[in-house]
Amino acid sequence: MTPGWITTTLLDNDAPGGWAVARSREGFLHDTNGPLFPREWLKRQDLSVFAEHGIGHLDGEPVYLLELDSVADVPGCSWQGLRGFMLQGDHTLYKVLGYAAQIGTWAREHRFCGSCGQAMVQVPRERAMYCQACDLRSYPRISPSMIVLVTRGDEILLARSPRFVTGVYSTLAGFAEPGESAEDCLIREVREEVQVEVKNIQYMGSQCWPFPHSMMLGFHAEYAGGDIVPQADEIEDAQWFNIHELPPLPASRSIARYLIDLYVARRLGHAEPVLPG
Ligand SMILES: NC(=O)C1=CN([C@@H]2O[C@H](COP(=O)(O)OP(=O)(O)OC[C@H]3O[C@@H](n4cnc5c(N)ncnc54)[C@H](O)[C@@H]3O)[C@@H](O)[C@H]2O)C=CC1
Ligand SMILES: [Mg+2]
Ligand SMILES: [Zn+2]
Repeated sequence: MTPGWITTTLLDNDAPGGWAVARSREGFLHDTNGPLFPREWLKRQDLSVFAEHGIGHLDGEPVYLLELDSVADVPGCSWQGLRGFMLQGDHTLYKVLGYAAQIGTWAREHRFCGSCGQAMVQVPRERAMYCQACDLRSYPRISPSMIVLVTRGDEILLARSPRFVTGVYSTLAGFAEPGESAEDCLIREVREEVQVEVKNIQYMGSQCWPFPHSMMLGFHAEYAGGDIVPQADEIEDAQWFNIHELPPLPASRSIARYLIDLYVARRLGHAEPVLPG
């Protein structure tokens, strides 16, 4: 048995046993034991299963995803969104659910060929959908996003989106566009969102962000010029904060928080934080 969580391309849906998670538009089903259920038990409940996907092994046991058409009432159980599992609880289970969500969303959105509109079929032994007429394969989609902490000595640049929890300030972020390098994207996003220039861009690490399919690439960059002008609509407020007087910050498992904590730790000579995988 290999301990921990390992994704697999495909599992035999006809084989019995294993664990299963159930996902509807309300999130994942869970009870007091969490979101993993014995698969045979879960399949006996009154659920309208739209698709079943083998997604991996947890401590050697196969794990399946049941994608549901509608929200079902299962006695003793309730539904919780992926964000809730990210914010609290077991990190390995959150990884299982994050992967399940990405596979479920992708499979649901790639049933038909984007080129000719015909039904696609699952490629054997590969996580891909295939259109025979076009000889076209579609793989799970990942959207690279840059996230950057802009620094100026003891000060860091943090901003608020109108979507954030009241009071919380975070790092700047944005999706890469075709034709851009990671650095091009970072420079553009910082310009667009606060009209500031940066230099000495340093890659710090990455994080899968399954909301719904981002891959966050995290950086530190030094301030090089300009006065903060927040982008209308996107940025509600942006300010320089002294590292000794920080506002409420993003959730501890986010790479945004890691980039902030890392900079502060380095500045103060404290032990460096570890980025959750
Ligand atoms: N893990 C973390 O710590 C953090 C993660 N994020 C994530 O980073 C990503 C980007 O952040 P934002 O500032 O919201 O992005 P952004 O600054 O690029 O603006 C979002 C806008 O980009 C467009 N967009 C949406 N999906 C896109 C795609 N796949 N490719 C290109 N453009 C797209 C839409 O117009 C959307 O309104 C989001 O997924 C967000 O959830 C953001 C902050 C912290
Ligand atoms: Mg942004
Ligand atoms: Zn086609």
